[in-house]
Amino acid sequence: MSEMKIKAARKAVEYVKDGMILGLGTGSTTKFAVEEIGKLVSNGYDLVGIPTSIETEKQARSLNIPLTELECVDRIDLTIDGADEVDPNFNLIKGLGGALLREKIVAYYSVNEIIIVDESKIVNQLGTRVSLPVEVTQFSHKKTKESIEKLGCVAQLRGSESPFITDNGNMIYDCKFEGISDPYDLALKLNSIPGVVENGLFLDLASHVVIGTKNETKVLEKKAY
Ligand SMILES: O=C[C@H](O)[C@H](O)[C@H](O)COP(=O)(O)O
Repeated sequence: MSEMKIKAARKAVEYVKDGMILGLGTGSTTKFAVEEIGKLVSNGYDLVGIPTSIETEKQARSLNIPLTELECVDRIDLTIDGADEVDPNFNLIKGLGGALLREKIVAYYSVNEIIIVDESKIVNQLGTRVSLPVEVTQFSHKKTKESIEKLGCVAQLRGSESPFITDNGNMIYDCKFEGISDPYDLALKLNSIPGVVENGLFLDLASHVVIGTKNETKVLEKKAY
């Protein structure tokens, strides 16, 4: 499995050019990409990163990758990030690592968003392999849960002994839908519930998907319409 992730990460980093501002995603796949970006910096590339989590920030600092904040740049040239599910329209579920909010903000401001996954993440319909992470405020989270469940899912608070708290001080409900037939409609409905901060549906944000398989690394590029 790691081998497939490494292959996908290395292929994505081939898109990094000297002088770029990079969004640095989060997760076990992206970790390999950040490692490769660190090597480019050691080799003299002038790169600046914007991390999507405290975990990635720590890794980037340990590799001496120069960092900045989103407010300090006009655009992000390229973000490399992982995903938990990828559908045939390049729509995604993200957030099993808890970083969905910052990841979505960074993706929104990125000219290109390359998603790196192993083949197990490819699905025909979102919501069939994993639950959908939804970040909510701590205040009144049980009420928020009730409203989320009215949309047709079972919502489970993340964290066994104590609740998982995100880098932004919020909680996450993992919402099990039996497949998501209209992700656009669901994303709108979720984000209109007070208390929902963001949901893990990443719609029309990925420009490329790099899939590591046992035998090869496939690069899919979304065509502009
Ligand atoms: O919050 C976490 C992110 O969305 C990750 O990019 C996603 O969960 C994929 O992580 P991994 O590469 O570890 O499977």
